[in-house]
Amino acid sequence: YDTELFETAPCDNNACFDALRGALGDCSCNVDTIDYFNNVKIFPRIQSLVSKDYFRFYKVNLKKECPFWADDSRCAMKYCHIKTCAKESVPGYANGYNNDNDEAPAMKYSKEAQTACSTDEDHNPDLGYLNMTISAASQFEIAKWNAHDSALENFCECDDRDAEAEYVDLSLNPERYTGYKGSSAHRIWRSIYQENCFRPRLNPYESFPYVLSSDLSNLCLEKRVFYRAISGLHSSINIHLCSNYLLSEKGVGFAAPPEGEWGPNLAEFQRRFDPSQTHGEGPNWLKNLYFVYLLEMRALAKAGPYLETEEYFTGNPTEDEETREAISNMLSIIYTFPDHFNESSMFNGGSQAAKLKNEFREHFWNISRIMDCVGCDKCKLWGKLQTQGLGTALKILFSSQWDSLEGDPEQGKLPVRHKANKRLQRTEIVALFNAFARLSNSIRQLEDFRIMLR
Ligand SMILES: Cc1cc2nc3c(=O)[nH]c(=O)nc-3n(C[C@H](O)[C@H](O)[C@H](O)COP(=O)(O)OP(=O)(O)OC[C@H]3O[C@@H](n4cnc5c(N)ncnc54)[C@H](O)[C@@H]3O)c2cc1C
Repeated sequence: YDTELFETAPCDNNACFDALRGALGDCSCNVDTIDYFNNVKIFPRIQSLVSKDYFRFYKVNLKKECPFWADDSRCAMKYCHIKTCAKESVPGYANGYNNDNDEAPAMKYSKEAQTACSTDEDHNPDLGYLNMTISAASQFEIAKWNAHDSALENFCECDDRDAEAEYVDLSLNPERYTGYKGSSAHRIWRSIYQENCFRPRLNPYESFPYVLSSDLSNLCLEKRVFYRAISGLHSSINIHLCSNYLLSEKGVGFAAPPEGEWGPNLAEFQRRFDPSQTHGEGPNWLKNLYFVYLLEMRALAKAGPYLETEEYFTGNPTEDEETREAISNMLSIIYTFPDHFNESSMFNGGSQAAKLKNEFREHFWNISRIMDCVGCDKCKLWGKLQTQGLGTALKILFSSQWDSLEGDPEQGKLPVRHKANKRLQRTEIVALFNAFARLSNSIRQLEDFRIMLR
């Protein structure tokens, strides 16, 4: 154990980015190649793509019970409590749409519902506020999507068919600083790393950091990939809260959504990623962000022939056509990336490998369930979306169903309208692209922090 790691050194402005150079490890790619490719080619395209209606509305059940412990943080936040509106008050129902579907297509934020609960010092209720508003016009369209999608055969367990799942407009709920921290947030991360992540050994200090990067080389590739993917996701979440931080509070009313000045907080970024503040781990955590970006990008490339045949149905032919064109355009760029992650080197080796793959899947399944224990609705929304996106990417990379697609690209080109060819549900596709967009945005935000440190 290198005790020097635990001594606090003075903060060196560029230490974070100096160490974030060169090879990424576990792949043939390096940081600078990804920086350029993402910031110039991918970032503008994916941000524009996810602003389209098909990707803007995410169907999710935020009310599932935490299966692992009593969720003491639920309803501790008066603004995080959400109440659905009566079906009759939702436009669309009145017109007979969605009659055969039991779920309410939209929820409404109710002021009365906010007053019953007490606050908790680890949460900022105003900042955790989740805006469940869906405009009347959008509700009308979404009702048509439900009817369309229920005609397709579903073969994966996801919130698409969950009676309690509801649409959330992601553009109204940007991922940013919410003030969620302390024991509730730490219990989630600790449980992810210590119980549901392959790790070399327990940190003897039983404190942070949960895993030391220096111990990772003792792990086999598959377990390392798993840890790095989760750590990369953690980095991305924390970069977003640093880059979209509440810099000064203004006009935060009783039940009003948060306003005020939002922007990058360099000190917060350094506290989280500078080697001197993180026992030397910060730059490795940032490398893990690039790593999970590569994983998801490879999944998009692999599923590309299939994704190009999706309908992206929203009921608006012009918008749908634009979405399909934007998808084709982005995929054509992704295909040109010279150093894609090579998943074929994983899970080779007979029954042992098959067992490992199963464990991999089970661990990931648990992590996705832990998201139901997140005590801040806005964090939960993005946590669920990003784990579902990563889970979809892992499914594409590691389930044999997808291997045949590349062997025979024509197979992927069969029209998705045909039920038998439907491989991904709408929520999986929405989550996959939005999750990748989040990672892309994080890498782009790093560029801004790099410039601020110069
Ligand atoms: C699912 C989820 C979503 C969240 N979403 C938001 C959000 O949208 N907005 C918001 O403001 N807050 C959000 N949070 C809270 C946020 O992630 C932090 O938990 C919180 O800000 C407290 O930060 P911290 O400095 O104590 O360290 P934490 O981020 O809580 O990390 C705990 C420990 O894990 C280790 N660690 C940190 N980063 C990494 C990494 N990348 N890889 C490996 N180990 C690491 C460190 O040792 C650290 O001390 C979310 C939390 C969770 C669990």
